[in-house]
Amino acid sequence: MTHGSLTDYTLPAAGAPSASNAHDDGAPRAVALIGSTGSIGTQGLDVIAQDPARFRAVALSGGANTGLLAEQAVRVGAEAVGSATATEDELRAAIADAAARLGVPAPRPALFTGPTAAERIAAWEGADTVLNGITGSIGLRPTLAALHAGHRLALANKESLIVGGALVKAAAAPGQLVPVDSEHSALAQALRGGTADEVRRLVLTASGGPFRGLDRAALAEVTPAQALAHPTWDMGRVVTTNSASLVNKALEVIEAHLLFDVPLERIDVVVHPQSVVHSMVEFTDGSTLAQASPPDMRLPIALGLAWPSRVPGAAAGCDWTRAATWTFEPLDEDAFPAVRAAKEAAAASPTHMAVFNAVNEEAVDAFHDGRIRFDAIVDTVRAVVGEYEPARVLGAAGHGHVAQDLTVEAVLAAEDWARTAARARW
Ligand SMILES: NC(=O)C1=CN([C@@H]2O[C@H](COP(=O)(O)OP(=O)(O)OC[C@H]3O[C@@H](n4cnc5c(N)ncnc54)[C@H](OP(=O)(O)O)[C@@H]3O)[C@@H](O)[C@H]2O)C=CC1
Ligand SMILES: CC(=O)[C@@H](O)[C@H](O)COP(=O)(O)O
Ligand SMILES: [Mn+2]
Repeated sequence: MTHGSLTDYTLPAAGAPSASNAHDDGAPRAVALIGSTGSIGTQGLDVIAQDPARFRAVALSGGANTGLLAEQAVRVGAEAVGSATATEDELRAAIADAAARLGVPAPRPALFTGPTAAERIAAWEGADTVLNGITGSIGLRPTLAALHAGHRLALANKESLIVGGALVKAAAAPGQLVPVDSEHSALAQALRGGTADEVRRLVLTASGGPFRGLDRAALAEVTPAQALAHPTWDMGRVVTTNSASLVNKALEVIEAHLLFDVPLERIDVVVHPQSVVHSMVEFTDGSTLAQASPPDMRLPIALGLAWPSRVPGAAAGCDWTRAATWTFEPLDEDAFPAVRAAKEAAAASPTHMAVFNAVNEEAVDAFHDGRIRFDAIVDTVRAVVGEYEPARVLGAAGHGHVAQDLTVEAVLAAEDWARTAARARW
C-alpha cells in the first residue's frame, strides 16, 4: 500500500480532520533498539530506564562492541539480542560474563548473529516500537523490517529513509514512522495541528559545525580530530563528521522533504551555532513557529518513542533566568556546497541519493584513515554523483528509474557502483 503521507503530523488538507496515531492501551511500549551500543542507542536506554511505566527494552542489536551489548542485555533482561560481529557462542559467553560481573543470573535471550541480525531484532515479535539508531544506509533493511512487522518506528537512522525514499514511504502506514532527528522532531512538533496549505517553508537549523567561518582553502587543512570536535552535540563518528562537512544538513533537507512532502525549493537551511532552536516552520501569513530546547537528544528520542505523547522530564528546558543569545546567519554555500548538491541529486532520480550517501560513507572512512583531505569528502561526492547514470548502472529496465518502482536491489546496486567508483579515486 502506498501512502502519500507518513505520519499524523504530515498535514491534512485544509478542513480535513487530523488522523490519530495513538495506540496506547496503558501498557509500556516494548522497544527494540537497533544500534543500542551507540550514542542514540545508549541515550534511548537512558530514556527507557527513566520511565518504566511507559517503556521497556525488549530487544537489542549492536555491532562491534559485544561487551557493552551483553551488559545492556543483562541489565534490561532482553528477550532477544543481535550482533553483527560476534558468533552465537561468543555472544552467549559475553552475556554470561556480564551477568557474573553484575552478580545476577544470566538471562537466556534469543540470539541472532551476522548481517541479518539487526533486521531480525527490528522485526522482533515481542516489540511494538523500534528505535533505529544504527549508522549508515545499512539501516535500510532494519527500517523496512520494523515497518513490515507493523511496529512503530522511531527513526534516528536518517540514511535509511534517504536512500530508501519511496520504498520506505510505501512501507510506512500513516503515523507509523516518527522522526527522532532533532530538526525533524522540531518540525513535526511545529506542524502539529496545521494544514498543508498554511506552510510556506521549512527552515532547518544547522550548527555550522567546528569549521563554521572557514573558507575552502582552510578546509583542506583540517584534521580528523578537529572534525570530531562538534561545538554543541556529542554524537557518533559519522554523523559528527557529516556535521562538519554540512553533509548532515544536506541529508536532513532530503529527510524533511520525504517526511513532510514539502518541495525541496521550499526547504531552507540557516546556521544557528547555539543549537537551541532545532528548526522552524514559516507559515503563509508570515508567522514562524520554532521549537527550542537545550541540545539533548533524550527529548526527541523520548517523544519519538511515546509519540504523540510528551514524556515529562525527558530533558531540561531552556533556562529563561539567564541571559542568552541566539544567532542566525546564512549558510556559506561556496565553502559548504553539500546542501545544494543534495537537492540537485535528489531531484535527478530515485537512486541518486543512495549514490550520494554511499560515496559520503566511503569518503568519511577515507578521511579518518588519512587517505584523503577533508575537502575531498564533498568534492568526491559531487564528482561521483555527477558521473552516475541510472540506466547504465541499473540497466534500462532496472527498477529504480521511477520512484514508485524502487526496489531494495536497485538501491543496493546503485550503492555498490558508488562505493566502487569512490574507492577507485584513492
Ligand atoms: N548521535 C546523535 O545525537 C544523533 C544521531 N543521529 C543519527 O542516528 C544514527 C546513529 O548515530 P549515532 O548513535 O551517533 O552513531 P554511533 O556511531 O554512536 O552508533 C552507531 C550504532 O550502530 C551500530 N553499528 C554500526 N555499524 C553496524 C553494523 N554494520 N551492523 C550492526 N550495527 C552497527 C554500532 O554498534 P557498535 O558500536 O557496537 O559497533 C552502534 O550501536 C545515525 O544515522 C545518525 O545520523 C541523528 C540525530 C542525532
Ligand atoms: C542532534 C542532531 O539532530 C544532529 O543531526 C545535529 O543536527 C547535528 O548538528 P549539525 O548538523 O546542525 O551540526
Ligand atoms: Mn539532526
